[in-house]
Amino acid sequence: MASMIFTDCSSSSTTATRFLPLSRHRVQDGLLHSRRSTPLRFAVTSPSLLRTIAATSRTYASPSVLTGLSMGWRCPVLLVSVKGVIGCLGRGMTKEYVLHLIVDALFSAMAADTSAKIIDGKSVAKKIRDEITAEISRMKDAIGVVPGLAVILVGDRKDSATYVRNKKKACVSVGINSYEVRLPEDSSDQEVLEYISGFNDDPAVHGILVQLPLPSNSVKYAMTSSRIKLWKDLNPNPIGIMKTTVLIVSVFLCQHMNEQNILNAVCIEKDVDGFHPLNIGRLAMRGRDPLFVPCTPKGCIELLHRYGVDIKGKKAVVIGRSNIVGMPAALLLQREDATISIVHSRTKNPEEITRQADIIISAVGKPNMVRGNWIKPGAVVIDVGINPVEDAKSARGYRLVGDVCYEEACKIASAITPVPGGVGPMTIAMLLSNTLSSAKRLHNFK
Ligand SMILES: NC(=O)C1=CN([C@@H]2O[C@H](COP(=O)(O)OP(=O)(O)OC[C@H]3O[C@@H](n4cnc5c(N)ncnc54)[C@H](OP(=O)(O)O)[C@@H]3O)[C@@H](O)[C@H]2O)C=CC1
Ligand SMILES: Nc1nc(=O)c2c([nH]1)NC[C@@H]1CN(c3ccc(C(=O)N[C@@H](CCC(=O)O)C(=O)O)cc3)C=[N+]21
Repeated sequence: MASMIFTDCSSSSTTATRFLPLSRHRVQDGLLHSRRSTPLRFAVTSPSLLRTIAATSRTYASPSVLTGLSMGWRCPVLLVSVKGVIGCLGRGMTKEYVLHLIVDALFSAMAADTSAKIIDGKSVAKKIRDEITAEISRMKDAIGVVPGLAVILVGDRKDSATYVRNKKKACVSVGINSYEVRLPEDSSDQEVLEYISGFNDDPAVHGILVQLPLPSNSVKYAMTSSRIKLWKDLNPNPIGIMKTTVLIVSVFLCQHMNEQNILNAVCIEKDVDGFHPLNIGRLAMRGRDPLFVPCTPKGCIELLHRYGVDIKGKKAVVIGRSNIVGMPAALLLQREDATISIVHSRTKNPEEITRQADIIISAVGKPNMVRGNWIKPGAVVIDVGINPVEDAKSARGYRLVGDVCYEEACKIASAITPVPGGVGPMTIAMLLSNTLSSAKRLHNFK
């Protein structure tokens, strides 16, 4: 698991500013009076928020002016009774003032409850798994083929082991055959490559996933140092000395276990993670289509689609530019005709950029980094980050939080994914979906 940091929104160095569309009111003669001189623009997309507005507006605004809001519409429409307006004008109010009353009533209601719609990845993922189950059974009945997914796990990171276990469970739940290889931390690239080659040639396997991250230099270094210590202490035989020498040389020759070579070795027809450079290249090029789209970014876009969020022509900001999430997420949003900015560790004043976004996808790995004042009111926020933070109350001693300070963000965004229960389950659902598509393509089953 990534290093555990104890942090919450209040302990961050950024000052939390409430970015609510609060207007200042005073009540006089039973009527709401505004101190604001210019009307504000607004957009409300959440039906539940509309309902709140309708309810609270009737309470706070003059009932003779405001007779209601259209319910369940995608934009609030104030229904003002002619009689009410005439009544107000008759009491000496100007047309402009009555208009202000209406707008302010709307805003005071919005300020009373601006909780974002929760984008429920867990339930969407469940629905997708049900669809996949039905398709797999249709394929099995028609041509007798059952999709197979092979997962290679090198080393013993606890979080990786948990993800792999969860993937296996998900495969079983939809009827995909799962094949798993667990290799020790100090395995050579060659050993991993041999397994990949075997799965490439195995007709029962339609998808291959190498769990990332692969063991890094530091792990190998630690192991080498312990062997050197052993060598000194025990004066081992020449074979031991040779093995240690090979290890030392390999540490100096390669930065990591060679992730590039390993990902390149997965044949692109079975690259269900979508990490092969050919698949990423096709994702980046106009007029080309990848065989597979990386699961996490695909899950983010699927959530936006299923929640009816328009992407075309919108400003989208992706925070993070990793090969597995940030970069392909930006490419996908661009394919959906959004205008993209990418924020990374060297970006100056990231909050100025994110504040312009209609859609934010954050994939950084820093708990609560994205504060409420980084978000434009009404924006849609997809939080990919999965960060463990200490929590004495939890049985595990920690809980998972995203990159986004949820308590602040949910008061400003129009919709937001929770962590857990947001993008994570979608990643797994997309992996199953990619595995099914692969089996269908390899067997030419429509
Ligand atoms: N929900 C899911 O299904 C998944 C969740 N995750 C989670 O998503 C998060 C990101 O994962 P991953 O992409 O693999 O992580 P990486 O560490 O590979 O990439 C992190 C990215 O964040 C950028 N970054 C780091 N610090 C800052 C900062 N202060 N401001 C802006 N950008 C910053 C880095 O920039 P630079 O490039 O300059 O270094 C880098 O591009 C993690 O929490 C991970 O656990 C990952 C995969 C799937
Ligand atoms: N080759 C490869 N492909 C990946 O797709 C890949 C990978 N390597 N390495 C690690 C990251 C991370 N990742 C997650 C998948 C599911 C959840 C998930 O289901 N999360 C649950 C919580 C799980 C829990 O409670 O522990 C949730 O957010 O609700 C999280 C993270 C895939 N990754």
